[in-house]
Order: sequence, then C-alpha cells, then structure tokens
Amino acid sequence: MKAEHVHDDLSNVLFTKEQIAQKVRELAQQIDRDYHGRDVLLVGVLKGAVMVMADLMRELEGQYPMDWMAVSSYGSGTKSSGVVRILKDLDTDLHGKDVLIVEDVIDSGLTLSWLRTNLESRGPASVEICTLLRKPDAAKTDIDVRYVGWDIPNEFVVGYGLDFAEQYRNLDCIATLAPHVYE
Ligand SMILES: O=P(O)(O)OC[C@H]1O[C@H](OP(=O)(O)OP(=O)(O)O)[C@H](O)[C@@H]1O
Ligand code: HPA
Ligand SMILES: [Mg+2]
Repeated sequence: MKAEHVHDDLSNVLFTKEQIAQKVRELAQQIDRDYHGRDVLLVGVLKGAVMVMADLMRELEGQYPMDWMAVSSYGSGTKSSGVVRILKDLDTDLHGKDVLIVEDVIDSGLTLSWLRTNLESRGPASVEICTLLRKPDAAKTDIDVRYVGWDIPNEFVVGYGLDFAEQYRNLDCIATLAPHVYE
C-alpha cells in the first residue's frame, strides 16, 4: 500500500520505500562483515519485524537461519504496557549460537531489554540487536544496540511492518500518524 491510499491518516512520511531499501542494504553489509563464518541465528520479533527481516534476509550474502518469537507489549494502543508476554517461542536451541535479534523499532526499550535477558539465559555465544528504528527520547531503559537504521523523534510511526491497532502494516513507507487517527 502506498502513502497516497491513506493520505488523510498520515501527517508526515519519514522514510520512503527507496530510502528503507537502501538502509536495509547497508545493515546487511555490516552484518555480513561482522558475522562471516559464525554460527548465527536471526531472531525476528513478530509481527512488526516481518518486513525488515524479509528484506534483510534477501540482502545478506551469507547463510542465515532464522526463527521467530511473538511477544506483545502494546496491544491495540500507542503506549507500551511494560508487561511483555511470549505469544510464540523459538523452535531453535540457542546453545553456542550467535543470536541477532531483528526488530522494527525500539521505543521505550522495554520489549528488547526483556527479550535480550530472556535469550541470554538460554546459553547462546552472544546476543546482539539490529533495529531499523530507535527513539532515543522515549528510552526507559538503556540497551546496547549493535545495528540501528535510524534514530527518530518520539512520535508514533506506522508502515513497513509497524502498526496502529493492526492497521498500516502494509504501507510501503514509514510515516507519522495524524493525531485524529488515535486521539
Ligand atoms: O521498545 P518498546 O516500547 O517495548 O516497543 C517496541 C516493540 O513494540 C512493538 O511491538 P508490539 O508489541 O506492538 O507488537 P507487534 O510487533 O505485533 O506490533 C515493536 O514491534 C517492538 O517489538
Ligand atoms: O511508533 C510505533 N509505531 C508502531 N508500533 C510501535 N511499537 C512501539 N513503538 C511503535
Ligand atoms: Mg504493534
């Protein structure tokens, strides 16, 4: 879906489809460089990370198995509840693996902080994080993130996997939502 189809619901397009594609390519190059020859597992966080994972996987030159977790802390609102629930766990044993978590956005950081601790307790060789977006002004906890696409202002964004109440995930760009949609 293109921005023009939901024009009235959006206030500002932050990143176009082309800008996102270029950024994902750059992230893939860094990851290929750092993880070459290692026993890596990419862990995607459903559902928001589906787009970035799908595009990142295709840009990577090495072999990278992937697995998925579903956790939810937002429900249908625009604020994190702070309570993270596992809705679907990994199928893969993490012992000895270099785990790279792939996310769409780090907002308060509560989801990732909880998830990293959870995965670290499963005996992996390492756990690092790759996120397309991060909101430094929204951080409620300090997380060490190895790969960041863009730092963005503290506004609610949709598109490229990011939803508001399950809507707008299939928007091909990343945009801020007009206040009338959620107020
Ligand atoms: O840093 P935080 O404040 O914790 O927010 C970030 C998390 O919130 C969103 O997931 P959400 O719970 O909305 O699930 P979804 O991916 O299915 O939309 C997003 O995909 C991250 O996982
Ligand atoms: O800005 C956001 N948009 C959509 N989902 C989110 N989950 C955390 N922050 C966001
Ligand atoms: Mg969401």
